[in-house]
Amino acid sequence: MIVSPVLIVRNLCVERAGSLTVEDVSFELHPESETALVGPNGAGKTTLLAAVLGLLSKKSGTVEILGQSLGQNGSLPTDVRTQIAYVPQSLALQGHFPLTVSEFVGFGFDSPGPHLPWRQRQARRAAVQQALERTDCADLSSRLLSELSGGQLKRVMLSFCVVRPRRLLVLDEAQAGLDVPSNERFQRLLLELRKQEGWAVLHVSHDLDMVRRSSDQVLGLNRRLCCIGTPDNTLTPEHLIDLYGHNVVPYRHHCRE
Ligand SMILES: Nc1ncnc2c1ncn2[C@@H]1O[C@H](COP(=O)(O)OP(=O)(O)OP(=O)(O)O)[C@@H](O)[C@H]1O
Repeated sequence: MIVSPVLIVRNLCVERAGSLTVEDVSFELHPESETALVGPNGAGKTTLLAAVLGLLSKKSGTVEILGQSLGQNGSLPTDVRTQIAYVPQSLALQGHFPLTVSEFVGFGFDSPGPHLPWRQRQARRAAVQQALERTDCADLSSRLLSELSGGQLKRVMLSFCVVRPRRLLVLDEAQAGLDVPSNERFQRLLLELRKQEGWAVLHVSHDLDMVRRSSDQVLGLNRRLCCIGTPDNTLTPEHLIDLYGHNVVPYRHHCRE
């Protein structure tokens, strides 16, 4: 059976402040796969994600998500857009912003409104509860979003992603700042949900050891794609020197059987 790619990017070029920040990038994402976008600071990783999501205009090239082309102004049909979830580098939460975890996760299900039919409110409540349980966040449901720790907030972001069916998940350094156990817990949860949901995951990461262990595909970006392929084929000394300009040796994690 031939399975269509979830995302097809062809010859994408993006400019920022008049200079070419992403140049001639092409790749595909397939269902139930994890692709890591790696590269040095300022390489254009966040810019590439923003252009793929239609949050930033592209200079040239094409982006196709679930068979629909991204318009020049970043537009996509609503039924495609609702199948994409984006976890940004950080959430700018001011002070005690009065939004609870369950209200926030509810936004991922549908747009709230004062006159929603009773059935729809019931369906949303059930979906939120289930999403919180699946991501080990049930005990956080009535907490304020602004009062969560970094690790809790990352898990709540996964609740937001899983509260309705999605096909494409885009994460920008979702694991940054997590301690080792929280990082492992997040990665385990992401893998479990990806398999259950059939998500295609595209994530930016600086953790080359985690990338080696968990990714199916690696994109090495430094304005252009320096390498693309499996972790074994891309995280080689030669490619890493090409990418980072000096010798970076990712730690190899050995699991005891
Ligand atoms: N809002 C902006 N306006 C103009 N230039 C920007 C803007 N944001 C980023 N840039 C520039 O675009 C280039 C790529 O930045 P980008 O944030 O995409 O890199 P990155 O690979 O995600 O970096 P990091 O690993 O540090 O997060 C950099 O030269 C940066 O200075």
